[in-house]
Amino acid sequence: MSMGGGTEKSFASTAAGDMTTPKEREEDVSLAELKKKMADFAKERDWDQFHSPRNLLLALVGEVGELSEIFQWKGEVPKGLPDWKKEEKEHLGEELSDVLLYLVRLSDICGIDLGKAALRKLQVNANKYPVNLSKGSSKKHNQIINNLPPPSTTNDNGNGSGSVDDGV
Ligand SMILES: Nc1ccn([C@H]2C[C@H](O)[C@@H](COP(=O)(O)OP(=O)(O)OP(=O)(O)O)O2)c(=O)n1
Repeated sequence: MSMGGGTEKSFASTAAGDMTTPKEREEDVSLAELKKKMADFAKERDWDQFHSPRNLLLALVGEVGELSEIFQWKGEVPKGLPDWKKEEKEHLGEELSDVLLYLVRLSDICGIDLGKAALRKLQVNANKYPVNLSKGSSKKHNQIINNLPPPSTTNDNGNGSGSVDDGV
């Protein structure tokens, strides 16, 4: 398991392109850039042969396990992780990155536009969890219908508002 601390990183320029440190970057990192860098990284090493959908999925799951280990046995921790050491946060960033990079690569290899798919899924989620039915509630979408106020005995137009169809 990678233990962070930054000592193993070189950030040297490679044929894969610009590897400037995050501190030198002002603009947001795009999924397209990560996809390209992962593709270049694999190609340079002749690793396309290993980056099959199944292998990438297993690698992704393995990294999710490493990410989980960081939180294992700690109990609940406050948001922002105020008490964590710099090295611990760097390690967390590394494991989160491994998950993201394998997810981006897996999506690419499967021919899925991850950004577009995620935007579409956000819309599906919004349709499944209408604000008026789910605000302040963590209920699953198939349970939130119970959040509807009891039907009014007067002025009930019966228009069925509150449908939780995903509508896509
Ligand atoms: N066949 C591979 C091997 C590695 N990587 C890249 C993607 C991940 O970001 C990272 C994973 O590297 P390691 O398998 O060395 O895993 P860790 O970085 O977690 O190191 P360790 O397992 O020693 O903790 O390297 C890759 O794309 N394809």
